[in-house]
Amino acid sequence: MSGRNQPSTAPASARGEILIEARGLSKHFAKKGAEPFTAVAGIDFEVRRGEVFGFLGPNGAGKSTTMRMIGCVSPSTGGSLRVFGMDPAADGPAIRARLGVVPQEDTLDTEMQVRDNLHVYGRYFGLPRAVIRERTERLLEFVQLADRARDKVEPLSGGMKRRLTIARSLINEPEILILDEPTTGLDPQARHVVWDRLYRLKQRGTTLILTTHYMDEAEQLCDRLVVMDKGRIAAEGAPHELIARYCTREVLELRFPLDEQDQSAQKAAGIAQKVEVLPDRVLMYADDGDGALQAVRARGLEPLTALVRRSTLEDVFLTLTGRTLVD
Ligand SMILES: Nc1ncnc2c1ncn2[C@@H]1O[C@H](COP(=O)(O)OP(=O)(O)OP(=O)(O)O)[C@@H](O)[C@H]1O
Repeated sequence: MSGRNQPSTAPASARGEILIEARGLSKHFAKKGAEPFTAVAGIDFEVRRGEVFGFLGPNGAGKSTTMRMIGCVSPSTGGSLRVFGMDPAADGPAIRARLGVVPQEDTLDTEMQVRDNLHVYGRYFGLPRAVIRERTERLLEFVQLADRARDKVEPLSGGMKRRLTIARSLINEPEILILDEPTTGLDPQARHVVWDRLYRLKQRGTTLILTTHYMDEAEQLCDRLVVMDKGRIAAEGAPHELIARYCTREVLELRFPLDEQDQSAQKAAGIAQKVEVLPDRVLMYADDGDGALQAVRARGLEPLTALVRRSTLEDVFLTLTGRTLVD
C-alpha cells in the first residue's frame, strides 16, 4: 500500500485526498486589435483536503484570475482543471454548491440587515429555512457579529463587513473556502481578527485557499503556497521550506545616506552570500547577520541604521523575481 511509504513526518494535509488539480492551466484575455493578454500562463498545482493553500504574489500576478477559474466564474482557456474531480466547464453548479467564496470586493447587500444577507445566500443554495436560521445564528456568533444581526450592513466597519462575507460564504458548509485577499484594505487590528477566524477554520479542518500579498499572513496561515509572478508559478512549498531553499537564515538590513548606498554595497561585497540594493536600504543575506554586520564595520562602513532579522517570504520573492512584493 502506497500510504505505508509516506514519511511519518508528513502532515495530515499532505496525505489528504486531492480536491483541486491544475495542469498547464491558462487564461488568455482577448484584446481588440492586439495579441491576447496572458493572465495565467500554464500553471500546475494541487490542493489537498484539509490544507491551507496560498497564492502569494504582487498585483497582477494572476491570483484572482486563478481563483475565479476554480470558483467556476471564469472559464480557463488552456490546460486542465479539476475541482472535486469535476470539470468547471461542465459541472459548475455542482462544484459551486460545495465551495464558499469570499471575493476581493465585498458584494454584501448593504441595504439589508446583517442576518438577511445570510438568509438570502442560504435560499440561493436551496437550504430549508430552519437550517438557514440555525446556521445564521451559529455563523454570526463565529464571526463575532451576533450582536449586530438586526443592524443594516452599511454602517459596519470594513473588518466587520469582511467577517460577514466570511460568514455568508460558510452558509452552505463548503468543503473548500476560497478567499481572495481576505485582509486587503483592513487596518492591522481588523486584519488580526479576520486571521484569527481563518485560523479557527483551519483548526477545524476546513480546506482554505487564499490569495494574499501579505507575506506574514501567508507565513502564518498557509501549510503550502505557490509564489506567483506574471502568470507563472515561481516556486512552491511550505513557507519554511521556501525560506530555507531560497534564502539565508538571516538578513542584515542596512540604511546608508541614499547617495552612498551603491558605493557602500560595493565596499561590502563578498561579506554576505547575496546583496540586494533597494531604493531605501541594502539587504545582505547571511546566515549570521551579526557576524556580517561586524565585517561591514571592519571595512570602515558606518550605516545609519542596521537591523538583523530572520528571512521571510518577502525575501524569497525578492530572490526569485528581483522585485519587492509590496511596493
Ligand atoms: N477581464 C479581464 N480582461 C483583461 N485583462 C484582465 C481581466 N482580468 C484580469 N486581467 C489582467 O490579468 C492580470 C492578472 O490579474 P489578476 O487580477 O488575476 O491579478 P492578481 O494577482 O489577482 O492581482 P490583484 O492583487 O491586483 O488582484 C492583470 O494584468 C489584469 O489586468
